[in-house]
Amino acid sequence: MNFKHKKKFGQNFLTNQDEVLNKIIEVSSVNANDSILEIGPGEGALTGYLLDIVNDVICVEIDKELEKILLKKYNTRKNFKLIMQDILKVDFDKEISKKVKVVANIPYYITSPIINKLIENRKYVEEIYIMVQKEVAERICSKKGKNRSILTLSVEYFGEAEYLFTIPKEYFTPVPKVDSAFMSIKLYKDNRYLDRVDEKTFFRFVKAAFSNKRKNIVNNLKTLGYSREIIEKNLEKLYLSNNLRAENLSIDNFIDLIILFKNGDVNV
Ligand SMILES: C[S@@+](CC[C@H](N)C(=O)[O-])C[C@H]1O[C@@H](n2cnc3c(N)ncnc32)[C@H](O)[C@@H]1O
Repeated sequence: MNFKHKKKFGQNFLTNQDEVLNKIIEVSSVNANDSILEIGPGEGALTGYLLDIVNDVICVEIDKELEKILLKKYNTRKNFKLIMQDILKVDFDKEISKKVKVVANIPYYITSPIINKLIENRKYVEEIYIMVQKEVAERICSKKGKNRSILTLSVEYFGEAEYLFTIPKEYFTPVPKVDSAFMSIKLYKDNRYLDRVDEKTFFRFVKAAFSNKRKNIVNNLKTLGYSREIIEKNLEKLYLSNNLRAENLSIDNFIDLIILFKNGDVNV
């Protein structure tokens, strides 16, 4: 079959890549009881592996041209469900409405919106195993230093991210410009950070802290209207140096710091 890959849909497929597909199945600890949500099945390379193992696979694909190919391959499989829609428009209450594990080689051009959508629907999404651009995985999963960004913190607020393995670009058809990585996000079952600092306050603070990556945390937090003295006093209470940049702070440092500002004499 001569399928013409569409760049606008981020179509780089893992066709005939048993080694990578087996590894995805292994590290995602896919088991018979799982319900899987696969975003962007493409021609169904990963889908076939999933269907052989799990209870059910819900696939969401945007490209109408792939519908026929997917139905021809898997329509007779009782555990296969195909939703032809933009994943960003899927109403999880209506279309998913059960606990799912996400296992997918997602379209990279909407990596952050997809992660946000899954986090928003976390009452249905238990664990996320996704392939993304290598640099993006490095940023999201970074525990320390320069790679840390607002994106890192916005995932850490809801769950724990882990870099699993690298997939060189040559494994894909057509070959893209960048290497890929497979990573996981295990969403917290409790609201460990949300219960301590609400979402709006957390992001306001984190955005300010990263507003100028070359500046230290004191200068960046001043943009929220705090005086240097108050910022330095609160950092000192947490044994954090004034010279630190936002990238040097852990999520726990951020949460503690925000609480100090909230409970101090300044309102956040
Ligand atoms: C990187 S390819 C992966 C294909 C397949 N999983 C594989 O590994 O061979 C991304 C897939 O996502 C689909 N896609 C792109 N944008 C989408 C969207 N907004 N909603 C759902 N699927 C989308 C593409 O058509 C394509 O099939």
